[in-house]
Amino acid sequence: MTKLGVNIDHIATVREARKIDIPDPVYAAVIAELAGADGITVHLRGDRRHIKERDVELLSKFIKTRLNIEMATTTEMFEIACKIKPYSVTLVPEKKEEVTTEGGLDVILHQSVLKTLIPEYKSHNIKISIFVDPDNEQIKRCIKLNADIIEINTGKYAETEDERERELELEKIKNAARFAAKSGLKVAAGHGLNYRNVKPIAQIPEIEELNIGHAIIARAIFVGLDKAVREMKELIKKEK
Ligand SMILES: CC(=O)[C@@H](O)[C@H](O)COP(=O)(O)O
Ligand SMILES: NCC(=O)COP(=O)(O)O
Repeated sequence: MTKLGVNIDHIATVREARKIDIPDPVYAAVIAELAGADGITVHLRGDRRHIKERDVELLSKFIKTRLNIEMATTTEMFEIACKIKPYSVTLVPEKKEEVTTEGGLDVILHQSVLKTLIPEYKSHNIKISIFVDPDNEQIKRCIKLNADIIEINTGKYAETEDERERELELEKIKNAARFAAKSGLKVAAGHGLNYRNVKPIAQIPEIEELNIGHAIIARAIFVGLDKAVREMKELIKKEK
């Protein structure tokens, strides 16, 4: 059974459009969990464009499943995580000017900071996930760094309009998932997945969890969050 982590960042995006207190991401997390979400994911960005500390503090108290916070590899984020103590932290790259995450974390380039940071997180009993492109060299480094989980970046697969390129990207993701699982890592995937493109990814046997946000929140505007989550849960069921 593929688990669903619902990313509720963009509930906060709507709230920040007016800088008031609604819609509240905490309400969204409760509704998503009641609809069957297996976890809640939020991205606490350095620029706080959507999710704020107040959100992660309340989420850590209210949710009953598992809180996964996506964070940059900074000391500021480490200190916040140690206060909140989520189930997991997913280390992601971040650029101020990006509209959304533009690729996986270059673990090879950042290995020296990760060599210190990952044991620090684990000493606070926080599981470490690393958001990486479907690249075995990057995954090998995640294994060396003793990550618990990798989240395979499905952005290229989701964004390309070229059928052939999508097929090639899907094969890369399948190979990366197989390689990671064989090496003992827990395998998740996410970014850009939606109701039209999610099935082939969900059918990859080694992928245990999908983190999906924007598409669910966009659909929720029209059908409601409960229905949007239930529909996605149904879609990601592994076929016998
Ligand atoms: C890491 C990733 O793929 C997303 O979960 C990330 O959170 C996207 O950032 P925004 O939610 O700010 O678009
Ligand atoms: N890490 C992926 C995630 O949490 C949600 O990404 P998206 O579905 O909002 O693109």
